[in-house]
Amino acid sequence: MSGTGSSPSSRRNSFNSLSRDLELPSEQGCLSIIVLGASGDLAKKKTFPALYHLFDQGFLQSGEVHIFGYARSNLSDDGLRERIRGYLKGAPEDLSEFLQLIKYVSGSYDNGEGFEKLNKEISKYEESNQSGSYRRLFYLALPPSVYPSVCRMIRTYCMNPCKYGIDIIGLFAASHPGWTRVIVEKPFGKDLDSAEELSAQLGELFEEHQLYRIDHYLGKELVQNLLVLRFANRLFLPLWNRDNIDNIQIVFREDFGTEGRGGYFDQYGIIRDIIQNHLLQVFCLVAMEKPVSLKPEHIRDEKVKVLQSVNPIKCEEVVLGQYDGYKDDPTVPDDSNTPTFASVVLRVHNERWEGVPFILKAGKALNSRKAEVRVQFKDVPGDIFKCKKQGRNEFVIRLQPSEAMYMKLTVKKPGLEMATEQSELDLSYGMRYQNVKIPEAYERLILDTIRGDQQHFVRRDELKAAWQIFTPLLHDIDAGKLKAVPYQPGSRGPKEADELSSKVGYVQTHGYVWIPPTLA
Ligand SMILES: NC(=O)C1=CN([C@@H]2O[C@H](COP(=O)(O)OP(=O)(O)OC[C@H]3O[C@@H](n4cnc5c(N)ncnc54)[C@H](OP(=O)(O)O)[C@@H]3O)[C@@H](O)[C@H]2O)C=CC1
Ligand SMILES: O=C1O[C@H](COP(=O)(O)O)[C@@H](O)[C@H](O)[C@H]1O
Repeated sequence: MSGTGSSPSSRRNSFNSLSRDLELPSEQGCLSIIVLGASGDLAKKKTFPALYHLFDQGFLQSGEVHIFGYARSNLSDDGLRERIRGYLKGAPEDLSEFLQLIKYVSGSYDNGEGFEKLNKEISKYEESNQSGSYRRLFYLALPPSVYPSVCRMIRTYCMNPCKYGIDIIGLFAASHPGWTRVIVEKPFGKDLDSAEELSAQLGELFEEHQLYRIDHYLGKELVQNLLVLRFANRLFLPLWNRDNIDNIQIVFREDFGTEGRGGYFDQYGIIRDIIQNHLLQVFCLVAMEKPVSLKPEHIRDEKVKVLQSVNPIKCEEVVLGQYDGYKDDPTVPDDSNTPTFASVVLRVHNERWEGVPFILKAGKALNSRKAEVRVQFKDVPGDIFKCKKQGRNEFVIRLQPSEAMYMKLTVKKPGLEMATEQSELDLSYGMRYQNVKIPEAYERLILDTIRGDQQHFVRRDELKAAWQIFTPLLHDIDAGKLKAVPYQPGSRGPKEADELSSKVGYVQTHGYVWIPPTLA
């Protein structure tokens, strides 16, 4: 196997030590991973490649795991394997070994016949494995409209057959023989009511500890680093508050449009697609208080608290945009007001953040592709160097691409004169961690699910609090009360967004650009 160089058994040991720390069960035995919607886009681009990477690194073992693809399409085992082969990168013999683990079952999403067949196939494999421990992981790579019926089918026909298969959160009996877990993809609803309805439907079928609501931003390396950065560094503890920080931006930019996904996108828009979930999760990690411990429930409790402290969004602190040409897509209505760009200011009503604007900005078809958190500090009081002209200190966490953290500083310009200039302290991952392969978000999150670690998944009350923040704004947009202004594809987005950022306090540093360092 190519992988990262460490052996499967050492990987397993590192899992055991982590699970001890988090009091997770060290589970082994027969594992069935079932990808529902296996014929689709997400499955081939993300889910199967993530499973392959886990296999390649020894986290999934041939003798222990079997993978089932399920969908309505008429495919053979080999048909599915060929469909995904092109998306997997690895040595041909490793690929073949992995692909042989995959079996395809065809059936519909709303009647028992297909799921009975699926259960029979899984059971056949479990019986042949004879480990006595049965773990079933269902990955719903499907449109959310079918989640309720699919979950009902799983509940009725496909549960882990173990007599003692109920795990109580935080408590796992030593004789625990397995589990059934379900990963669901976003979008989890379209507003508060629909999300709550979906949650209630799934909640009737599965316990919260069995449901893993995935937000792939929580699997990104630099997003996972946020808590470490904030709470393991003395340097940041006294600075991370309204006394020192002027404003925080959380930005997502893509340099391509909706490209073939216009029909889907038009029903959601950029706020539901990116801001209400991905950027809001990042916001939580930036703004929340220190959790009691790293236990998933402690972390998620703090996330809920900070979400509940967000004030209602003011319309005058929102800018919406739509790029010219978006409506050329035949699946997008000619009169669409769906935003492909939005800048929204969140204000947190608590002791740490009162008065500090959090500017959440996301856009498609812009001039660059990147995601970052930009923490801008206040001006230096009594500045004897006139530093204000040079720009404020900023701490930037570049989530992607070119993962990095850098601190913009004012320094003496080298030379005989006493002059200042902007420079940076720079931790660029490509330079510092040259031989480390940063895992894909999906890879990490699927592994977390197998380990039973819900830390990086969205809890039901967290989802509710997130929708509570955005639903009034979304309803106003849907009702046409807020209009999206046009912007040029390939631009920075509407100029009104930059004006809003300045209005709430962001000061742009002119003439300074951070260039990701490269290896010579
Ligand atoms: N694609 C991506 O990059 C991302 C996707 N997601 C989410 O992941 C989930 C799956 O996305 P994606 O793979 O793109 O979706 P697809 O549209 O490709 O659907 C996946 C599979 O579901 C079945 N399907 C499609 N439409 C319907 C329908 N109306 N009723 C029943 N079955 C249907 C099809 O399989 P068959 O006909 O063979 O049964 C299809 O192959 C969605 O919730 C999406 O929002 C999230 C982030 C990124
Ligand atoms: O969930 C989504 O995310 C992608 C962007 O993901 P990234 O990991 O490449 O940043 C976005 O393109 C898509 O519209 C959205 O549904």
